[in-house]
Parts: sequence; C-alpha cells; structure tokens
Amino acid sequence: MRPLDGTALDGPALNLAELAADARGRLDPVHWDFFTGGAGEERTVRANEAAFARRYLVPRVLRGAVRRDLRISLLGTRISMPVLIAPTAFHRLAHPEGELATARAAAEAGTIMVVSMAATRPVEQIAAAGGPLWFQLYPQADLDFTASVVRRAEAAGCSALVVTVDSPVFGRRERDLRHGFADLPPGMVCENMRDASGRVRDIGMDAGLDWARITWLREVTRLPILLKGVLHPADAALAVSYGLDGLLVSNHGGRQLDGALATLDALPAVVEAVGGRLPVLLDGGVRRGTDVLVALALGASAVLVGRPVLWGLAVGGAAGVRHVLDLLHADLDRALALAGVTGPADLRGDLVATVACG
Ligand SMILES: Cc1cc2nc3c(=O)[nH]c(=O)nc-3n(C[C@H](O)[C@H](O)[C@H](O)COP(=O)(O)O)c2cc1C
Ligand SMILES: CC(C)CC(=O)C(=O)O
Repeated sequence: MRPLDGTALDGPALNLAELAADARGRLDPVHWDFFTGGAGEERTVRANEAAFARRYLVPRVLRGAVRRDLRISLLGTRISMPVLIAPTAFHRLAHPEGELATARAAAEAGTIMVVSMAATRPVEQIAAAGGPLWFQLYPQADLDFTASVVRRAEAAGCSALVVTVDSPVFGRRERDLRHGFADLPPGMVCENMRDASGRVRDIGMDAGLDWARITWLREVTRLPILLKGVLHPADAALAVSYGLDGLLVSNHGGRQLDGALATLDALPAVVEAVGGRLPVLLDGGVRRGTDVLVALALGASAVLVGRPVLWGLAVGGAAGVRHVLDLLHADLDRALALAGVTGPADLRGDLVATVACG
C-alpha cells in the first residue's frame, strides 16, 4: 500500500488503504500502533505487502468468463469467496461491539470468521451471529484448561480449530513498548480465558509447545485442526504426517519473528511439500482482489485478512467490516474477469510472473 496521509475522506473508502487512513484518524494512537505494528524493525510487516507488489499478472484473453463463481468449500463449509477473517485480538479496542460486530458482518457476507482466543467477547455470543466460525487457540501449558477452552469452542458451534504455532514466546513489539501498552483497559478482558470459577487467565505463550502437544490435541477434539504460522516446507510435510487437516502459511502479520519470510514467498514450497493432501491457506498483506488471485494461483486454497478488518471495525462497526469484505469480493470478481478466469478452481501459476523489484 501507498504511505498513508490520514486525510479525511468524503465518501466510503474506495480501497483498504483509504480505509486505513480513516481508521487511523478515529483510533487512539496507542491502539492504532497495536493494530498496525509488528515486531522489531517491522521488516516482515513490510515484506508481506512487498511480496505481492513483486507479482504481476499474465492474463488470458477471449475466454468468455461471463459467469464467475467465487464460492469455495473449505473443510466442509461452503463460503461466498476464498477470503476469511483472520483471528485478531481485542476487537473492542476498535469498536464498542467488538467481535459481535465482526461476526455479524462475516455472517452477512457468507464467510468464515476465525475467533481469536484473545477475543473481548465470549465465543458463545459471537456464535449468535449465526455465521460459520473457526476458533483460534494458543495451546496453554495447563492442559486441562486448554481442553476446556476447546470444549467451549465446540459447544459454541465452531467447526474447526486453528492452532497458532508461531508464538512460542511473544514477539517484541517496540511500538507497544514505547507506549507502555501491555493490557486491556478496565472493563475489557479476554472472555475466552475464563476458567470454571469465572477467573480470567492471562494468555501464556508456551515455549515448550511441540508436535507431541499436537498429537494430544488431536485426541482432545474431533474438530478439524489447522496449524497457523507454518513457513518451512519441512514443517508442512510433518503436518501432513501428523494428520492435520489444514495449514495456514502465516508469519502472524510480522508480529512475531521479524525477518521471517513473506508469506507469499513461503507459499510455493509449502504447497509443493503438501502435494495437495491438505488445504493450504495464507495470510499477511492481502489488500486487493489481485492479491487474492495471486495467492490462489500460487496454490493457496483461500486467504485471510487481519488488519483491514480492524480498520473497518474502527470506521463503521459491522457495516465497516462488511465494507472490507464487499470491497474484496468485488475486486476479486473484477480481477478474475480481467484475467479471463471463471473462479478459484481455474487459477494456475502461469497467470503470475515474479519480477525482482516492484
Ligand atoms: C492486532 C492484531 C491482533 C492479532 N491477534 C492474533 C491472535 O489473537 N491470534 C493469532 O493467531 N493471530 C493474531 N494476529 C495475526 C493474524 O491472525 C494474521 O496472521 C495477520 O494479521 C495477517 O496479516 P494482515 O494483518 O497483514 O492481514 C493478530 C494480528 C493483528 C494485526
Ligand atoms: C493478545 C495477543 C496474544 C494477540 C496476538 O496474537 C497479537 O497481538 O498478535
């Protein structure tokens, strides 16, 4: 995206960069920095978007792509487009309704919301919106508590578990350190971290997390399990052998290991290692319909968006998130038509060329 100047807009945002500028003007600067920032020098934050800027399209012509169909099925759920909502923490910092508004927008748009373990609304209330939900889990060192959170997600109707594996420790986010931002304001908590006694636990990052814990989780639930935060093809191959149901190529939006490879650059090797045995999803830097097209052409089954959803939420609550999803849907549809493609299943790597610099 172009640098943002924060200029006020006269009408609804035409793209996600404009929406970001609008959100910036409305958010507390500390919260804007929490949402927008990343770890260290934020090299990986920038790299995610830059990787898309290095890809160019080689469209086909005269293909008569009149009827385009953006719908896909993922792990048994039919959704309106190959774009999902990534799990992000603390939606009430962006809008008083928080995750309830996000969930309504996702349900209306017909796509999956991945509920963060760090949501500021309980998963049961988020599920009341009626749309398809997956639940993101940071496995906690306390196994009984971890199992109880999984049970809660199951009972609320979540249809898959997204296990974040890129966070054995917390990334060092210098914007937050500078502001002294470490905690939610009074009156907001991570509602999915309540234990049986009603006490809200802190989310712990567990440096001891290993494949044995994945095997344990596999026994705790019958829900499909996706691993979130895989970049290395060897880990992708291991995920297949451990019986996982899906992979999310992610570097946590550049918020964990700064200097980690851009997700789009990591995608082809992961796709090759998986060899079609699991769906491979991608997040990080997806801001345009053409980005979705490129990721799918390079082998992703779908993509997720993180920060743009928070910008939409800050600007207009559920309507703002809906605007984000509608922009991406319309933009992807137009990009498919212009590339001579009728839908996600038609996308192949030959539509994408990589150049050395943007
Ligand atoms: C403010 C914020 C909070 C996040 N919280 C979580 C979280 O609770 N769990 C998680 O697995 N990932 C979390 N992520 C990472 C996102 O799921 C996703 O990987 C990333 O935002 C994708 O990149 P994008 O923001 O460029 O679309 C968070 C990201 C942001 C920006
Ligand atoms: C509360 C945090 C653990 C949420 C997170 O994953 C993030 O901020 O990137």
